[in-house]
Amino acid sequence: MNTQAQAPLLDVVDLVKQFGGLAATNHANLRVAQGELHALIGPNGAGKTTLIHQLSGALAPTAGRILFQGQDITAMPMHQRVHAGLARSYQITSIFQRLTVQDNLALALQSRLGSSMRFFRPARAERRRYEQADALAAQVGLAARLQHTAGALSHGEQRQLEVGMVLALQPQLMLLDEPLAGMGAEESERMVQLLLALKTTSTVLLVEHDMDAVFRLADRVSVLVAGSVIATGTPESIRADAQVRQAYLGDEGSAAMAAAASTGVAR
Ligand SMILES: Nc1ncnc2c1ncn2[C@@H]1O[C@H](COP(=O)(O)OP(=O)(O)OP(=O)(O)O)[C@@H](O)[C@H]1O
Repeated sequence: MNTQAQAPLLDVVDLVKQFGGLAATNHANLRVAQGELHALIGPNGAGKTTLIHQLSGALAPTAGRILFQGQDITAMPMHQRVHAGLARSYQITSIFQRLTVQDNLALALQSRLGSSMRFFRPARAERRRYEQADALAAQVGLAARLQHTAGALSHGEQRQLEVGMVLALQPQLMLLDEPLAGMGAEESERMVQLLLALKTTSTVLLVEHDMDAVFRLADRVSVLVAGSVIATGTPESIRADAQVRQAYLGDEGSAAMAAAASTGVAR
């Protein structure tokens, strides 16, 4: 495949989101290539969440364009974006806490297949869907938890279930918003291993504060500061970028970035 000539899967062009006098997204440009794990990092309040909300369709931009697979999706409603192949990780609140892991995944699969409220579904189709749910559970490390209710899972396992529910949609691009948030060391490592496996088959845009994880996982990193992308490059080039290090001074990310640089944590 000629990757040089290939258009990016996602192309964010000169995006602006104004909240009154504040440009939370300030002429941001970002390109995600097919097949890569692209991390979006930035100090607190840089505008990461605001940008992700505009990509998922939760927020309408003030100006600029979002192209996905060459199509202008700037004004496309959220559910159509999911249908087009752009899916964001579910928030824990959208997991059905009282249903089992297996049923949650089966429901996510059903939403992709768009089946309606048909009560007399062919038993074979149901069985197939549950087999797929079981396979997804195994993929996200929850094979031993199939019959547990989601509410009984640990925090880390619930995040794994969220990833499984996005995977059920078979998106062209997965938006993962801080999948390591609130995790202990062991849970984080499990999620990193899950994402390392995932990146061999999926294109991912990952927003994450954990610098160690970012430098281990990302093929490329973009740095958002005050609503603008100030640098995009390999983890190595981002770690070495003086402007990026300057932007992190005074932020907790600075120490993590320095530590990652000194230990060469990138791979
Ligand atoms: N609905 C809103 N109305 C007004 N200002 C907002 C709104 N949402 C976000 N902001 C402001 O926009 C800026 C960017 O916020 P955002 O949450 O996108 O940053 P972030 O990079 O995700 O931060 P963090 O890493 O702390 O989660 C902040 O100054 C925030 O206060």
